[in-house]
Formats: sequence, C-alpha cells, structure tokens
Amino acid sequence: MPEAVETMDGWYCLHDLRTIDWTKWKNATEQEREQAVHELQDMLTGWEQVAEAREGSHAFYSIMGQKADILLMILRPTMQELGDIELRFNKSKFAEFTKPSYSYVSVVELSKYMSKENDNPEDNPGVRARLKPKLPNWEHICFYPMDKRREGNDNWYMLPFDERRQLMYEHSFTGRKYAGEVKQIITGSMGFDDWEWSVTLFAKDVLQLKKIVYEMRFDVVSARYGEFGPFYVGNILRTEEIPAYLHV
Ligand code: VOV
Repeated sequence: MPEAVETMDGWYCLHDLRTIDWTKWKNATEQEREQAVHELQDMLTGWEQVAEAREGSHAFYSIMGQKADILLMILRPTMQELGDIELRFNKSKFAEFTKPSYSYVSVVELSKYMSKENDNPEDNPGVRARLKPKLPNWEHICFYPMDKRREGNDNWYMLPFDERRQLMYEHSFTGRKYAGEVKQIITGSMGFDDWEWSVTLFAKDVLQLKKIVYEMRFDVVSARYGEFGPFYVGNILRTEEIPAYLHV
C-alpha cells in the first residue's frame, strides 16, 4: 500500500467570493451606501490590527469577469474564528448588496515530501512561519481549487512515496524560478471542501500568474495528475480605495 505523506497544518482559511448587486446598490439611499462602506472599512481595519498582532491575515481583491466581484481570503488559528468572521460579514449592511458566488474552506498545508529523514521540519522557524503566513499586499491574486487525478493508470494515490517525492521535487524546482515574482499559499481541503487543495498565488505583475501556471502544466505532477477547478483572478482592493470602487 502506498504510504501517505505527513502534512503540517497551520491557519484555517476561508475564501469568500461575492457578486455585488449593482442595481440594488444604485437604488439604495446615499445614507445606506455610506453606512455599508463605513462598516466594510471598519471590518477591514479591525482585521488589519489582527494581522499586525500576527494573529491572522487576510486579503481583499476585486475579481475580473462575471464569476465574482470581490474575494475575501481570511486566515485564522481556528475554524470558529473563521465562522465568526463569515457571520459578521453576512450580518453587515454591505452584505445586503452581495450574493454568494463561491466559497472555499481549507487549512494552510505543507507536506513533508522534502524533509530529510530524522529531521522535524516543524522545529524550523521558517517552516512554522509558513504555516501562519502573512499574505502579501501584492497587486494581483489568482485562486483556484485542484485535485490530484485518480483515474486508471494515472492515479496519484497509488504511486509509491519516492516517486511522488521526485515529482514534487521537480514541481518545486519550477516554482523556485518564480521566487520574488509569485508567492504561493497552498491549503489542504480534504474533508473540508469539494476539491483536495486550493492554490492562491500573489504577483506584482499579473502576467507572472499566467506564466507560472502555463509552465507548471508541463510538470508531470500537473500534466499527468493535476485536475483544476474554476480560476479567479483579480486586483487588490485596499481599504482606502473601497469608497471609489463602490462609488456610483
Ligand atoms: C510559486 C512557486 C511554487 C513553489 C516554490 C512550490 C513549491 C512546492 C513544494 C516544495 C511543495 C511540497 C512541499 C510543501 O510545501 O507542501 C509544494 C506542494 C504543492 N504545490 Fe507547489 N509550489 C509553487 C507553486 C504552485 C502552484 C502554481 C501550484 C498549482 C499547480 C498547477 O499546475 O497549477 C502548486 C500546487 C501544489 C500542491 C497542490 C501541493 C501539495 C501537493 C501534495 O501532494 O501534497 N504549487 N509546492
């Protein structure tokens, strides 16, 4: 029987994607819109303080295309905290003008494929920091869920451990070429959501997102074993930019 890889798990993660009901927003009174904007900005300011205290992290982006208008990605030490945030958002004035379009529940995951025998990577402060990551305030985001294939001869879960480790090594080699250009957060979602992992990529130059995904398509681990869900790409929405973004 192939051996499962051990994972290290960090902060819990919610990707919450919404569309804005622009007609309802335009038909609201000036006062209602102002209240909604202020409440949203207050929530974000509160989360910024949590991030400064290193007790969580978040990202807020506007999404291109018709699949969603906004993406809120939240990281917290417990699932309960994620639940509280989701509930607070749902009860806010701004939420009255949004409709859910997609959501994803997962936990920051690092695997031990690359660890040396008898080494405990959790003793490494760099590894521990990656389990509780500070999301970068980079201009662009790309988020998608994915699976590893389980079909006929292309079954990731039937491969021996060493073969999977070799393929992951090749994957990391491609990834490292994008150091400083693309930052990846991989979260695991087996038992939590419909796909097995979520991939969230941040870049200053949006084209680097296309380039890395394209190049990785040729890594055996993606070419042969990768299956992908919907892709979302967007631009950062800073707290102070929200009034202009929502201005009608
Ligand atoms: C931005 C660069 C980048 C870098 C450096 C990188 C490196 C690494 C390393 C070293 C490791 C293994 C150890 C660990 O850290 O877990 C991983 C793990 C993983 N990756 Fe990755 N990945 C990147 C980027 C990166 C991308 C763009 C994708 C999407 C693939 C595509 O085709 O669209 C991805 C996927 C994953 C997944 C799903 C896993 C978990 C698989 C599993 O079976 O457990 N990843 N990844």
